[in-house]
Amino acid sequence: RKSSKKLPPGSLGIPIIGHSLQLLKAMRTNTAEKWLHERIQKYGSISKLTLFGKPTVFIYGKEANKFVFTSDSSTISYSQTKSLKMILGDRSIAELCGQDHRRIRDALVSFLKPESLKNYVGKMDEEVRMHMDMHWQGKQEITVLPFMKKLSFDVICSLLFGIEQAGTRRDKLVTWFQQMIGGIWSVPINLPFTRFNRGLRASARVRNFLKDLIAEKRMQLKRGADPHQDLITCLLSTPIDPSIYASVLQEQEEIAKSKPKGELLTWEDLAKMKYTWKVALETLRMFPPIFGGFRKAVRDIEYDGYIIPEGWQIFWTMNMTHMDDSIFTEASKFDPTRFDNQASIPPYSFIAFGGGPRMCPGYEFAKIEALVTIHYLVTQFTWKLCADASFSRNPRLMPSEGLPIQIIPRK
Ligand code: HEM
Repeated sequence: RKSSKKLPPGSLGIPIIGHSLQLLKAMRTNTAEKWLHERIQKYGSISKLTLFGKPTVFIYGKEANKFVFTSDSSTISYSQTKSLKMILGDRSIAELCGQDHRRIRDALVSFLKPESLKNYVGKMDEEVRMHMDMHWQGKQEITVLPFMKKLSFDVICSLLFGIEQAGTRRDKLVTWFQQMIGGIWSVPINLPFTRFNRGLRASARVRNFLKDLIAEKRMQLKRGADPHQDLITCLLSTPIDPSIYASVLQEQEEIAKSKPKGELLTWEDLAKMKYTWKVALETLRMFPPIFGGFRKAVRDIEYDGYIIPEGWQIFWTMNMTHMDDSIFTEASKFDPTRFDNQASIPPYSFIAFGGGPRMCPGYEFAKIEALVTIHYLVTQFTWKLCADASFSRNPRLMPSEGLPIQIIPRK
């Protein structure tokens, strides 16, 4: 039986392109929240538009997040933009559902769960130290963003791909990966020199590279080998109250003092970094690296008095909830003590890592990497921003000038 409810307010705009260019421009100029806020003022908490080739319904808030993260697969499916599907391929984890998704996710989680990762803290420590020695020591000024991207990628290459040596292979992969990311929120029209086209070409190169890498790893195994908007940039660009910085430094110095000089950090050391992790979570609340995402209506859905037609995209965002004063008192104030009692934060309000069955399985990995990096950063250096800390989204969050800072080694 057809529902008597009507479509949400708003216009779909020009077919295929619709509002994509407006949203992308707003993201690039760091006015995307304002752009969405104006939509909400004009149309209310649910509205229709066209994004990246498809008719879309935009919803926001705690209830919307709950709906997105907990609805079962007979109501909505995990579906990303057409450009993402074409760049990552239709067998990527983003496109799998049901049993197939479970199987791949379980395989990832078997490596990314804390019990497995705790054996790799020392390896991450080595990568972070090597990075600081190579790129930070002896310098007076550095640009944080490219270095932090490189460090995150080096850690991933070492731990996830088993590419141990820094050099051309890692460098090539990082360039292609960035081109892929650049294309995932784009209008899916394949013309030369567009972001979408660059993303597709990079994707083909990455797949060939990974095929070769898998073949190489198989050979090594046969020979008996052993199987085996980034956060820091945002943290460094946030003007933090000196007392918050002092508390982080004190926590980290106590850990450093408790260890023989040069010894690698351990899982137990990370467990002591409680305040530092709250500072990291507060950074993720105010500057979530991911802007939002998409789902697809599997059937006609009634939501908030309107109908979301079968096949339409559902667009959800993080920032609108994270900056809601009714959920986070004085939301624009940087206050890590909000995370003192995490159970007091209402469900589906802090969603930097998503929620439900698709929640980020890389949470612990990101946590370890962030804590190890912050440890060496604050115990080895002090720093001063050299440019204003404005951001743009591409679609990932990035400081406009790459975040140049002056660094001074600590005695
Ligand atoms: C601060 C760092 C990170 C943040 C804020 C983050 C955030 C997110 C979010 C919000 C989602 C859910 C998207 C949705 O529901 O549409 C997600 C999914 C995912 N993340 Fe992360 N992530 C981070 C780091 C990582 C790392 C380090 C890895 C891997 C080592 C990772 C692997 C994944 C995977 C595989 C998924 C898809 C899960 C699925 O579809 O079942 N993430 N992430």
